Amino acid sequence: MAPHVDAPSPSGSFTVTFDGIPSRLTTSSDAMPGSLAPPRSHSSINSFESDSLEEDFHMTRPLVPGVYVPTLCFFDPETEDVDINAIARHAVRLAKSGVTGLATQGSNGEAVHLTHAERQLVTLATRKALNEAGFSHIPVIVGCGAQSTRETIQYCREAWEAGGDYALVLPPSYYAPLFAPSSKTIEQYFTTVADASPIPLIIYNFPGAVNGLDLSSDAIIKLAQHPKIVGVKLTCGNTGKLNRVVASTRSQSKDYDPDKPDFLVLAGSADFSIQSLIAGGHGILAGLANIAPKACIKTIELYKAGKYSEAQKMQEIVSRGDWTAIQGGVLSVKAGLQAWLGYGGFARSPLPKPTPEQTKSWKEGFKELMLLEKSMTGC
Ligand SMILES: N[C@@H](CC=O)C(=O)O
Repeated sequence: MAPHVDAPSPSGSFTVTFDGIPSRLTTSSDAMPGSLAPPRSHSSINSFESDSLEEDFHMTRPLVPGVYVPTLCFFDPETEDVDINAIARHAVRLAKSGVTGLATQGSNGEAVHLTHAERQLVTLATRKALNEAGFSHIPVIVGCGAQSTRETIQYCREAWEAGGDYALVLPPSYYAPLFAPSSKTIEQYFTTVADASPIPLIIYNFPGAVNGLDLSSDAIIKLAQHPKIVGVKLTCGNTGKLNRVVASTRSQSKDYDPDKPDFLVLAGSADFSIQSLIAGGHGILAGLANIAPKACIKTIELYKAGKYSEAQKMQEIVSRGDWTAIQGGVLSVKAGLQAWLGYGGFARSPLPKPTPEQTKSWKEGFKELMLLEKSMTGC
């Protein structure tokens, strides 16, 4: 049975039904206003679950090289309520395509449009859909950045409660002009959050989303020494920085296994997938994989198999498709999914619905990539 969610109560909690088993998911903020609630015990988050799901809810899921997808969040086109069924189906479609991991509440997941309780709901629905479809080994990364250290820690705790494995954390940005990217303020923010979070952190470096704040390789390398800061998503597109971070965080042990890096360095956009591999990167965490997961995976596989010319040709198609995703952001990715795969819908207000001209031009912008994707998947 597909998961179903009732309307939120005034306190922000939801009744979710999975397999006919009702559950009540309450955010830490609901539970303890004015103070940071401690993480709930595993038994409390799992108390509503069937025994088989309980076993693989909070299992260890290592971060390994590959293709990670910051999943879209779907809404009812009329009410803009979170569409749990679409979220679950999308997660399973991506898992079946062979992706390595998913990330809820990234930029493509419209985290900024969701309440605390809705965020937990999306993550929980994703985790459960994966588990029920036989993908309990796939990690779920959860976007947790907020403007205060306190709220970021709260998001990390709520992410863990909802079945998240890692927290993807943007630096705070509202007051960014008051501190430098490599400042003590930023260092303290990440280390305080990492100390308190029940799940390890992945740094999210996306200057375009945070008032231009661009973490340097020095800052990232320093943060990487924290035992609970385990990776970075570099949407800045700086492959020189990526190369320096990989080189400085790579284990010097003779037993070093490149398939199990201590610190995972991911390109933050699909348009520099193989460029980042040349620089020593470990894969991508990129929105384009929502629409063309197979092409993203294949591009990396070709490079890793030493088929450089084929990899480059496929990268060119991926990069052209990503240009549409980069320019239109979540609006164009949703429009592309709707046009080519029949689902996607619209973003939440106040983001506008695409104009007929945009719909047409974005469909065209993804055409080459989607024809390639469909030739690979038969979907
Ligand atoms: N271009 C990025 C946007 C956010 O990081 C992506 O592909 O995910």
